[in-house]
Amino acid sequence: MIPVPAEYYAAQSRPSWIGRMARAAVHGYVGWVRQSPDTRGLGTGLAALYPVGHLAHQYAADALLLGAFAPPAALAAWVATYKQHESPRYSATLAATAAGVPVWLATAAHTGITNLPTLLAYTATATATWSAYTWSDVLKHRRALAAQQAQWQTIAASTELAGTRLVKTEPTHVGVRFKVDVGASPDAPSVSRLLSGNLTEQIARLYGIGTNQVRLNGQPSNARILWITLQLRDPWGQPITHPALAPADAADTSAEAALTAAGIPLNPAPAVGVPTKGCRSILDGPFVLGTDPETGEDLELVVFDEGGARHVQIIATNGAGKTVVLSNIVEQANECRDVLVVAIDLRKGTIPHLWGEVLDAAAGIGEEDKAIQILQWLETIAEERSRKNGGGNHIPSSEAPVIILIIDEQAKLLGTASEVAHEAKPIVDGLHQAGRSAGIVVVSAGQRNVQQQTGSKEGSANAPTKIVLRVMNTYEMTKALDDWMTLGVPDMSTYAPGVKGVALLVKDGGAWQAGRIRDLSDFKAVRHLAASRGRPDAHLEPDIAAQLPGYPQRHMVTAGGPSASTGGGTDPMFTDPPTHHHAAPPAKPEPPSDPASGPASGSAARPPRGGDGSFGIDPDDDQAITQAAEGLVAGIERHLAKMPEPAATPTPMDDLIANKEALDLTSVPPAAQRAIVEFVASRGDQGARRSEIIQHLGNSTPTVSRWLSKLCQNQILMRIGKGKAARYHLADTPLGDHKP
Ligand SMILES: Nc1ncnc2c1ncn2[C@@H]1O[C@H](COP(=O)(O)OP(=O)(O)OP(=O)(O)O)[C@@H](O)[C@H]1O
Repeated sequence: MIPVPAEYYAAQSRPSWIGRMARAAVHGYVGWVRQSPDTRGLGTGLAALYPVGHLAHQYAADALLLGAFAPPAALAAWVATYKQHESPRYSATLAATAAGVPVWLATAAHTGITNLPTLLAYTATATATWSAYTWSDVLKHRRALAAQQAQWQTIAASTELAGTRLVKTEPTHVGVRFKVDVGASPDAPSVSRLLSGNLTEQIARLYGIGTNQVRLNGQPSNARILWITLQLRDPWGQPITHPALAPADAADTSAEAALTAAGIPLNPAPAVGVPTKGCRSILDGPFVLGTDPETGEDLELVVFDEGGARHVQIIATNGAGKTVVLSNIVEQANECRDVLVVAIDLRKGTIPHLWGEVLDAAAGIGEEDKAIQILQWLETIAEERSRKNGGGNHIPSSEAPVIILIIDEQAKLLGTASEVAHEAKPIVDGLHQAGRSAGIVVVSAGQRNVQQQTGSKEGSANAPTKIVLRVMNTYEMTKALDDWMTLGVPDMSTYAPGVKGVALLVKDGGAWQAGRIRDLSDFKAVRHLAASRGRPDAHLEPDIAAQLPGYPQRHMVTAGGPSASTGGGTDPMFTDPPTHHHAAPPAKPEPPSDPASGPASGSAARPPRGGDGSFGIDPDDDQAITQAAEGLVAGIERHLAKMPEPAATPTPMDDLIANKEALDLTSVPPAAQRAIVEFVASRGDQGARRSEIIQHLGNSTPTVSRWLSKLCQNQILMRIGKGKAARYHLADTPLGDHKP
């Protein structure tokens, strides 16, 4: 035996540098695949199958026999996966992949793999398989679950929850909730021990949030279950987006963002449908005005139910969000097919301005007459409905709607300093009393609940719902709601400090909710919304409407033009009461343009709406709609006929620029200016033609034309009309204000 030095064995057992590198590479590759076995493992398998095909070819395997394995392989893959995942897409992908293996081996056995068509076909099929699997829904769910479990594992490993089992994860409005089974292992602590320990602090530290953002609860029905609720989003951080202004899927993005940032995957939120005008009845449920950000519950306001109308009183300090609350009420009312809204705001006219199209009538700044007229209408409606119903509760429909009267800045209408309080107060008091059964809701808003502002105690006494927004101090809170401490409601002078649009809703019997009103503070967006909603679908009972002075003409549309009335101010539909000094008489309907159509088809003969001849156009009456459209077209054509003919040939742009430059450089000699102004002034209202001025001055046509243009540019003269028929008049501004 030849002795072998120990160094020899050592050298033999030490792998060469190539072997070491290969081992390191394999080790690295396996680690890389293990990080994502689903996708990287499948990719590796598909790549390895290609050379395996070569073995099948090399050893001349029976292609037919190999192919025969495809159906059972597919069936096995389907059965094994479908029960677990219940995803046809995922199972179909796996079944196709499983069937593909024998099919591939059979093909490779037959054709060999060293030819281009086989290589290309295999590459394409493998890529398609990999993509289908990677994008299948189960894989996505599996990844989400894995992330969730990982998240939970971190919590469990770093707190006393080791050995417990996560049962489920639920996203909440502001965070996430874990349901944990603590009885899963004998070593795990009991629920009562966890509740009395410092688990809250441990979790809060782990997430970097306050301990008040972590809540632990047991489950009375099961002593093994612990609920852990994490509030990851500041509930007051963002305004509550109004669904009518927000994109449908943007409703809860902030909550989702917070959860995603915290590594907690969410199921996609269901799409939120944006409701529109007339999509519901007022009896279908309460209005939603906002949200309690801490619970995600809706802030609900009932203004009408089987018990009748429920008046509302809103108290808020200056700038606390009254207008936004009222806008929310108008918007919700407009969703109801059986509600009409009228609004009075004599101080700022904001609601009449914002919701003009949607309101049935409105009175804004300086429109005291209109306000009193509206109140008198409502008084008559209440009387007539009470007469009809014999005191029973009004049943709303689109032909007999609930009417919501909004009075903003009530001090200006009802307060001791109001010029019209002596007329308005008795009517509003009466509406507070009779409106409940007559289907008339009074929503009044003011800054303080004191009689100087509200006019009387009737409103407060008869309003079962109080909405208190931000108030100045605790004294004002007590004025707004004297029993607020007994009710246990928050003090709205200190509630959610610094947050805009907070509200407390106290209902009949003391039930209350607090939270934040949906944000409708973007006036431009609200105007746009109101314009897109347009007139409400409901209309007053025709026989009652006919008794309201000035009301029947309000929505009259005739063949002569779009509206028979031309009331100004904030309510374009409004005809001033006949007593008003500038009341315009209703326009006379024009005879039908087509004599053959006979009197029955003319607007004079056909009542414009509902067959009662009172108001509006019945949307189902095609003939009336055609008539009104023809009237509009005729009006536009008449207007166009008065316009001057356009020039036969267009003026080149270069000429226009040259004229503009020449005009900028022009100056009118003072003597010429004086002569022109005196001449034009001498012509009075009639004005002077260019030819007459040229003749009067005796200068050349181009020179005088330039001077006239310059004087118009300097706003000393103004030109009315075009072409040769144009006339020059003195501008309204005094001559001495202008420099030629
Ligand atoms: N729900 C809300 N969400 C977000 N911001 C709001 C909300 N409500 C009010 N605001 C903010 O407060 C401002 C004032 O609101 P608003 O005009 O409704 O108050 P107001 O009580 O009607 O005012 P005033 O007393 O002057 O009549 C708004 O411009 C808006 O910036």
